[in-house]
Amino acid sequence: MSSSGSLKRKVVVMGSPNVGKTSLTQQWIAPPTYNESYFPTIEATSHKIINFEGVEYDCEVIDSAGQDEYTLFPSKYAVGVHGYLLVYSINSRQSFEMIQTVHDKILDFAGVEKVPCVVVGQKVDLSGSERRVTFAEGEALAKKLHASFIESSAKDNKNVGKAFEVLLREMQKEYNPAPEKKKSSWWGWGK
Ligand SMILES: Nc1nc2c(ncn2[C@@H]2O[C@H](COP(=O)(O)OP(=O)(O)OP(=O)(O)O)[C@@H](O)[C@H]2O)c(=O)[nH]1
Repeated sequence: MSSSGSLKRKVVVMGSPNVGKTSLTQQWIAPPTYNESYFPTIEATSHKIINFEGVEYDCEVIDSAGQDEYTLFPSKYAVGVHGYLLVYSINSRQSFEMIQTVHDKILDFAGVEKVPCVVVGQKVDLSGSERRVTFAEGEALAKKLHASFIESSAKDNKNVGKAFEVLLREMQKEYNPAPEKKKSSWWGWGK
């Protein structure tokens, strides 16, 4: 816990180039922010303090440079990281297939079997004819990876906050679960 009483959470946003990682991050950090132009990111770190389900979180969000299967995995994307947004774009099969690759690399590098993550299908504002990945496929992949799933649009600011909140909940389950509520028993009604 930080000196101010908030819980520090370090999050990395990963996925193929051009899927909307920066747009999603910026829309959450400083809404309303959306840019039609595409400027490839080298790497950017942002901060946000958020109160979620009664807990104050001091979030550090690393917006990574787009990955492909050959990208080396930097140690700073694993060391001290609490959770990941794994982002693809619903109009790109290739970006969808990259999610498994990136996830494998995270587990490999961190030497763990499971890590809090949310699979995010971005650009859900695009028309149906542009869609190349169905909702069900996204959901099935997330299930396989023991992750949560959400579709979002940074452009329309749809499910952007929710994507980060779902990740906060995943991290909460892993690192700061709520104490189990005391069950009342027949000899102690209401206790
Ligand atoms: N239609 C639509 N376009 C989007 C959305 N989010 C981002 N874009 C566009 O997609 C392009 C890439 O967006 P970025 O946010 O830079 O993507 P990125 O994944 O950070 O890209 P890299 O820096 O290369 O990794 C830009 O032209 C954005 O305007 C969205 O929700 N809907």
